[in-house]
Amino acid sequence: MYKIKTFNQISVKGLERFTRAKYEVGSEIGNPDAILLRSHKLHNETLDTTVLAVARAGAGVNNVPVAQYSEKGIVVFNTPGANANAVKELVLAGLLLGSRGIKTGIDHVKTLHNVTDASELHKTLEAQKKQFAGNELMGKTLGIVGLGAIGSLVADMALALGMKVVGYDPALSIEAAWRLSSNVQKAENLHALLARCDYVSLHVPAIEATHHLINKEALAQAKSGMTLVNFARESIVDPEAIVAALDNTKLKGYICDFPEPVFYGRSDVIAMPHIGASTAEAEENCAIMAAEQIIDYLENGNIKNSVNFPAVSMARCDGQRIIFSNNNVPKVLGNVLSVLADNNVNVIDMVNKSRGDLAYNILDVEQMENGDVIQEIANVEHVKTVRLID
Ligand SMILES: NC(=O)C1=CN([C@@H]2O[C@H](COP(=O)(O)OP(=O)(O)OC[C@H]3O[C@@H](n4cnc5c(N)ncnc54)[C@H](O)[C@@H]3O)[C@@H](O)[C@H]2O)C=CC1
Ligand SMILES: O=C(O)CCC(=O)C(=O)O
Repeated sequence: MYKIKTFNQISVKGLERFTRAKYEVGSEIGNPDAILLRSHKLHNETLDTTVLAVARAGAGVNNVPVAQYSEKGIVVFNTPGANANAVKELVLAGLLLGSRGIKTGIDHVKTLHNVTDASELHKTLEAQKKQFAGNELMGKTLGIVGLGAIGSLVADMALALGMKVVGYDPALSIEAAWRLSSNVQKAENLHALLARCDYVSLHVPAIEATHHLINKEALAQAKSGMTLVNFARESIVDPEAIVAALDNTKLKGYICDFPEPVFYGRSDVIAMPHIGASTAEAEENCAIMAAEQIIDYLENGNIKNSVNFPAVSMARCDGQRIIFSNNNVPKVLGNVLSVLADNNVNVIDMVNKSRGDLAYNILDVEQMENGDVIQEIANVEHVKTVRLID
């Protein structure tokens, strides 16, 4: 029986992937084999030593201490692209909220609840509505910082709205480049992008390199009257710099998914409660993808969509499967194979891949007689984790 500990509300469609015959799933489970979570922060949690994998049902893994888990050989998964459409749709709402007096207009209507005569209400609003007029998105320039799963969908959407689109992504993957419309113009650097855009939408991960990417210096380069949209993470902007840029009208508005106390009371900031991925569809997609990745790892040792381990997959043969991870240094695989040879274990098939400092191996072997082989592999220098799957 495998045990899965959950944090946060995980879509039941994903949880249903764990069959009752093989899995025990719940938020109170002790000594789990894997953890399935959304935004719960794991940095202050002491993980049971039984944990083999952590799956983030979502894109951002800034709530998971990935480097620390890599040290322990724990595989960390995310679900790339599974909630991208949900975020894209909310970015559209963000652009519209930033370009028209929608929020202020609605708020204003609410203040008129004492006006009980309908014709008086209509007359009053017709006289006042000019203060809520805005601009159209068509013909304006949208800058997109980060052209991955979400950024590329936002680009397509903006092009369909008749916007000009400029993108910046110094780490664009080949796969992401294939997805990207050729109508997206390339900015040489962030400052060049900021200088020419009416709207800028952020779609980068929260990592050290993107911490306060949008700061005082960056905002000084921005086109005057720009609207900034942030459905990525709070750490990507310096909130004090945003406030200063709004005060000096460099920024016209800031639309985000991450409220901060310094934004309270400002009509030029619209802050939502981190609901970019909060649609039934996105929650389902993420939960299903995360659950399937955990199952394939626990039952077969295959790794797909890990943020710290290489992608490794091998079809099952008859016999037994040994999986092990190790520091990516010479001789480890050779030493493990020697252990198998010394124990007369015949290898049927194998795969070895590395990513950065980590290496990962799947070995299908004929049925072993000696039960101590796994412990002998665990004792090989630089081996981090080893597991036998029957
Ligand atoms: N508001 C919400 O509920 C949600 C927020 N997000 C946030 O959005 C982020 C992006 O999500 P996806 O597009 O799915 O991820 P992704 O991994 O597909 O794309 C991220 C892109 O950012 C690029 N990038 C990295 N560093 C950069 C830099 N310094 N400058 C410009 N580009 C850079 C990468 O090369 C990559 O192409 C997530 O990491 C997460 O923080 C994601 C989903 C929901
Ligand atoms: O699970 C959520 O609601 C948050 C999603 C998110 O921020 C992400 O996928 O990075």
